[in-house]
Amino acid sequence: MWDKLVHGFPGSVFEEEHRGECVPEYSEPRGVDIRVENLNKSFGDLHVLKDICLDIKAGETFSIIGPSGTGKSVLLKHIVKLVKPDSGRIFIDGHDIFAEKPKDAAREYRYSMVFQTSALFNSLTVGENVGLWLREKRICNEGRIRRVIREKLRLVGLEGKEDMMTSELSGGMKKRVAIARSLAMNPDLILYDEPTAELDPVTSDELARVVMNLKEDISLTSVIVSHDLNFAFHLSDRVAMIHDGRIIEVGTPAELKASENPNVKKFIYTTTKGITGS
Ligand SMILES: Nc1ncnc2c1ncn2[C@@H]1O[C@H](COP(=O)(O)OP(=O)(O)OP(=O)(O)O)[C@@H](O)[C@H]1O
Repeated sequence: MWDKLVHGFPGSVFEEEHRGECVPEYSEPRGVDIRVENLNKSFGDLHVLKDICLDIKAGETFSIIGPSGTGKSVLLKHIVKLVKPDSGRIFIDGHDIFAEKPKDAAREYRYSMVFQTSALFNSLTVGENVGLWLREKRICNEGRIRRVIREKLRLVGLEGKEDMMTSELSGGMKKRVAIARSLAMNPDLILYDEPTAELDPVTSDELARVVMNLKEDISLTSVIVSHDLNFAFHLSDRVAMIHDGRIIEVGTPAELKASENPNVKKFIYTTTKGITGS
């Protein structure tokens, strides 16, 4: 699992001869733009992604919604190179992420994924979970790591909770620790897979506020896959809806709500009312 959490920053080892507190690559996040061009992916006979095209702007909070099994997570996995497309390309800040890298390539974007399950280590404290990657990869010295942990916990509203055991936390707190752990990587891009799964509506609202507040503090692009329309509409700058492997609508939450596309209307109606529209 750990490998899945630490993409985009391979092989960085803090050497004693570094004069700074951290390796030079551990720079401030920059927020990246993402362009998806004609992406296609099949598993056997199942054509999951069909000619997907998307533009996500740097610094945007962008949600991907749609019925179960329509390819939302598969799309997310392409953006972090966990899955390769059959055809089509993805550009991050203009660089084709599946192309061979030239020797003089600019630094790779850093990304981090917040999983549905939070994927925390229960035997560790909150602070140890947040600082795990920095320590494991020896990115910074110990003093700086402690300050990073404090700062990232403050950003998610968990100031001073370093010493709590992860097993003592509520579901909402676990999600916030998982976000703080992702933020410890200074990601340019953070991806959330069903962040409100298993949370009650009040806790989901709190989480939405946390994610929204991050925008004020950090230059970061956020991509969220969610079934939870209230959550997605509340915090997103724009939303795309996937239906049967195709993007059928992209726009602001207000534009989606006003969409005349029958599949969008039906999805919004059924997910907010819990019953099937005629
Ligand atoms: N590695 C894989 N091998 C075979 N089929 C896969 C693989 N990954 C995903 N699929 C299939 O692709 C389809 C889309 O899956 P995906 O997880 O993207 O759906 P989703 O829209 O995220 O659904 P949900 O909202 O339920 O998570 C599903 O039918 C799934 O079974």
